[in-house]
Amino acid sequence: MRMVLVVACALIDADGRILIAQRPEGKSMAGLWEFPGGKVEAGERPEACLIRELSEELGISVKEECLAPLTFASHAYEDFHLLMPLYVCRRWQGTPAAQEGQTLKWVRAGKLREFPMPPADEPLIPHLIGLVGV
Ligand SMILES: Nc1nc2c([nH]c(=O)n2[C@@H]2O[C@H](COP(=O)(O)OP(=O)(O)OP(=O)(O)O)[C@@H](O)[C@H]2O)c(=O)[nH]1
Repeated sequence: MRMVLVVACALIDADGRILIAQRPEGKSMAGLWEFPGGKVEAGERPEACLIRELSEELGISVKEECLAPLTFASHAYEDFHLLMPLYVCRRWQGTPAAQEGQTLKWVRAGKLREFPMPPADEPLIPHLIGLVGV
């Protein structure tokens, strides 16, 4: 099966809340909430990809040393297998603002289950609760 490498990031604010983004209409899995990030391009380092995606999607600037790996998702979708490292980041420059029509929301880790997420993301939630509490 085709393996797709996607990097994602849980931005954590000073209050311990996590940023999620709702996929806009017209995209696959529209309406679901996800962590900012995207597909790693050919020849691209995962961290560089994440810094690029955070800039494109949220308009923020992140330094590589502010990205810490937390866990990863490995999920068999019907047409591809998703391998998705999840980083956490508590420090960035600028204020996250939707650049691509997404809806953004800061939520407590313990409330993430109230937002429908892609199936690959569900096993990530306990790791975030373990990191920041409910
Ligand atoms: N960024 C992100 N992508 C995720 C998450 N969970 C998850 O299953 N994905 C999947 O990983 C892929 C990320 O693709 P992308 O964001 O770069 O590209 P896209 O939606 O424009 O592409 P697509 O329309 O081909 O899915 C999508 O298939 C998306 O559904 C997540 O938490 N964050």
